[in-house]
Amino acid sequence: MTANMHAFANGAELAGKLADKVAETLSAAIATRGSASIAVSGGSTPKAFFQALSSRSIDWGKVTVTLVDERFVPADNPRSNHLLVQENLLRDKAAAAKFLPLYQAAASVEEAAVIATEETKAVGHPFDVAILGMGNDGHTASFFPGGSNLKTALDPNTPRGIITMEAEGAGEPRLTFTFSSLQDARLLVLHIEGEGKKDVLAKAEASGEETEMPIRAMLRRAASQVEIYWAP
Ligand SMILES: O=C(O)[C@H](O)[C@@H](O)[C@H](O)[C@H](O)COP(=O)(O)O
Repeated sequence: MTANMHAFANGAELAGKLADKVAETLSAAIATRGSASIAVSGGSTPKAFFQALSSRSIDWGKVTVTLVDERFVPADNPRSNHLLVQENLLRDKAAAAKFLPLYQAAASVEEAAVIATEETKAVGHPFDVAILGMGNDGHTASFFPGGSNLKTALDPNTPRGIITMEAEGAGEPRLTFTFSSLQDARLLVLHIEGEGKKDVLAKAEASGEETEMPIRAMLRRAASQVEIYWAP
């Protein structure tokens, strides 16, 4: 499905407009189904968006927030996506939301993936909102080029849930929702900023193997249209 580009003058404008769109989508989900779900990414890009979203007046008590992916580190680790979301999104009005972590204090990352899959089973059939990021190597979620479980993660027949990923560019072992869990989100957003990321996107949109730039899986075969939010 073709992606839809939304370009903004700067990151602050993007953060506000994306927060409006996400708040509207979550509110509509609550009105229709009584609850709403959102999976968000880590990284440096989403901070301003998280802060803008946390101030939006929606019925946050009916919203479940989870992560697209996470490092296998506890929530007090500075590289934890849970910590990023705790400090920037789950505050102000959004402090009332329920948060489902992916990290589990298990003996191994594999065991943590099994527990996290169980703990998140009730949400995301599909997610109302999924916010993806993209690395300069073309990864999204923890779908890293050369990743230990990349083929399984991208396989449309791999069920919804969380699997592990290890890769050179990933640092710690990761926990990530599979492609099938994210690709049908009612609002599927790719949030990227900077000229460099625009060049990476252009490369991803050209021909080439999905495994070289895993974001291609989302751009080429997600069931939902990918809404790209970009600012210089
Ligand atoms: O937790 C993470 O690291 C994300 O899962 C990852 O996929 C991120 O969205 C991209 O790496 C972009 O990161 P930046 O926003 O820092 O460029």
